[in-house]
Amino acid sequence: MNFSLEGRTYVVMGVANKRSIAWGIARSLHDAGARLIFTYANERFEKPVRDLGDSLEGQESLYYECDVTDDEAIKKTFAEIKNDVGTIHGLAHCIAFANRDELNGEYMNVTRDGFKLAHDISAYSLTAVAKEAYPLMTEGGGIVTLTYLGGEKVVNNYNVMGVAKASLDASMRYLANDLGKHGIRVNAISAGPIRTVSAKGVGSFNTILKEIEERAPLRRPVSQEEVGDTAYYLLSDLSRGVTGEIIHVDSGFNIIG
Ligand SMILES: CCCCCCc1ccc(Oc2ccc(Oc3cccc(O)n3)cc2)c(O)c1
Repeated sequence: MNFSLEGRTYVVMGVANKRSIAWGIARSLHDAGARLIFTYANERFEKPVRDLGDSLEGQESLYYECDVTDDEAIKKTFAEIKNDVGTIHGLAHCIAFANRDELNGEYMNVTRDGFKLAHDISAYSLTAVAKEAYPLMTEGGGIVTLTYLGGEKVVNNYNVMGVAKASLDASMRYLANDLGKHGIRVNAISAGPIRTVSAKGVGSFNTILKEIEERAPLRRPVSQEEVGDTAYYLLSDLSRGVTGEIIHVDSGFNIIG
């Protein structure tokens, strides 16, 4: 069995800059031989994403705008991808958002609108994207999303994003159930804290990083590359028997009381 991704095309959604977890995933897939398609939220991200994607040696990457809060935009993006490349072999969904003033202090300060926004972007968008992407996966495929421990247990300050991640995790399982018959697997990576532009929005991030170094079994934080390599595993035939699963790439922190 060959575990290379040569001859395969994957969509990576959510690269913001070189510290993004999505960029770590893109590099692992590229190094395994994949051709990459990048989507970005709006024109503000186009240049940084193109500059990163074009820095990858070898086959040309492709780039499309995709605002995941707009169903027509998602339809249009995947219609363009279908027109330009035809078949894709998988997708990495690395998109989330919540109002930063609802990512610290008490959870119950969350507003109805803030709750809806966090769930729309951080949870529903996986389902909205999977609906448009799965018909392009004519040879089967894999979908990976990013989640966090705060969706399984209370992590102070993570608040409404934790509630949205719980919804994302359950959505991932229901999508795995729907898409298994099409040979498409759906899984999540629960990444430990990594210093990204998104992480800056979460209160007490530095405290959690220090706790990882003191209490996680591996006594160190994980890197974008380590998450990227687990995404490669989940999107390759190495994980052909795995779907609906959450793999913790977090130095083992989730097993500690
Ligand atoms: C207290 C928990 C510390 C560890 C948090 C690890 C983590 C880091 C980043 C994560 O991704 C996001 C993505 C968007 C997000 O919402 C933001 C980010 C920046 C500004 C803003 O207005 N909202 C918050 C976290 C994430 O889901 C989880």
